[in-house]
Amino acid sequence: MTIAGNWLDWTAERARDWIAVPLASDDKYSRGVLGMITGSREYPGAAVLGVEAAVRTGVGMVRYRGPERAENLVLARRPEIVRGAGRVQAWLTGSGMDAGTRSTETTAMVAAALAEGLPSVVDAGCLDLVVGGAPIVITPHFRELSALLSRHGIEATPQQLQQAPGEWAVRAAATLQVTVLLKGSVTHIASPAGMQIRVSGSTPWLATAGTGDVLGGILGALVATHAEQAQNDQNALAELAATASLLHAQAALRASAGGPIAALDVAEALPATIAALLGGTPGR
Ligand SMILES: NC(=O)C1=CN([C@@H]2O[C@H](COP(=O)(O)OP(=O)(O)OC[C@H]3O[C@@H](n4cnc5c(N)ncnc54)[C@H](O)[C@@H]3O)[C@@H](O)[C@H]2O)[C@@H](O)CC1
Ligand SMILES: Nc1ncnc2c1ncn2[C@@H]1O[C@H](COP(=O)(O)OP(=O)(O)O)[C@@H](O)[C@H]1O
Repeated sequence: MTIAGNWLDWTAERARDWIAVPLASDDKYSRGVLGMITGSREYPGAAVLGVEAAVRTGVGMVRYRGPERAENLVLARRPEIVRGAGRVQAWLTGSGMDAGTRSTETTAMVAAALAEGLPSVVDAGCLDLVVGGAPIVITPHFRELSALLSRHGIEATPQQLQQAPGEWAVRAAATLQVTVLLKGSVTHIASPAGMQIRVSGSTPWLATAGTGDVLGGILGALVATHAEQAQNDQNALAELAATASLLHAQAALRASAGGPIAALDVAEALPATIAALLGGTPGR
């Protein structure tokens, strides 16, 4: 473990503790159900990428709610997915949405989901719906965090955020009162309770469309499988976010092997990445 300044550099050893390996006594509900409200008419593919990443990270079940086209694509790729309303342990919202074109119906659905107070991951097009003080982790890139801070009266350009990502992640967590995962070549995670974690060692080949949607799915699955801890301990969300980012980075390295990758390749590399992280231990 390395701590540089106040930043804890996340390691595979620490990440391993946040992989919920199923037990003989488990069933799909005891493992955790992730509710996903993602995708839109404009970006149906983001829903597919998030769902693929979530199921390949390991979760009891995914319930998906979204526009018909996205739902059809999700089910064509992953027939395991259950559509429509139902009980979940955690939510993932916003990937593949645009706050500017989001329908009133979708806004109401996401607001109702977040009002349940379950641990939630909020990405891209739902960042404007985040309410402070809830067990929420947000996953913006620099442009998205710049726009979100502006809504709270703090003006900083994406370039300014990129120049000091750690400082801005900490400031955003304190201002918004949610855990912040600020994406970049090095990802910075800050919790309102003061935890600061850094994840590096990825590959720039990850800078390609849809890899953020994959990260959302990974984190959603991790949160759904640790819902109680995420609910009761703000720092648990930060450690889960760091684990998601490390899995994402390692899956990208595995998929790339030095060459280009597509976002779906990263999702497909997750099971082998997790098996390697666990040391090849078959189900404990
Ligand atoms: N397959 C999919 O369905 C994908 C969906 N995505 C979704 O797309 C939505 C928007 O995400 P973004 O991160 O793109 O949103 P941003 O709003 O952060 O980025 C859009 C901005 O990027 C700049 N930009 C656009 N095209 C550019 C170009 N060719 N060169 C330079 N600058 C350019 C413009 O300023 C534009 O306003 C999110 O909901 C996201 O989840 C993306 O993840 C990409 C893949
Ligand atoms: N140069 C880079 N090196 C390593 N990782 C990167 C780099 N650029 C982007 N990433 C990672 O790729 C992902 C991109 O996410 P995002 O910007 O949301 O893309 P999209 O909206 O297309 O899904 C993030 O996880 C980010 O940390």
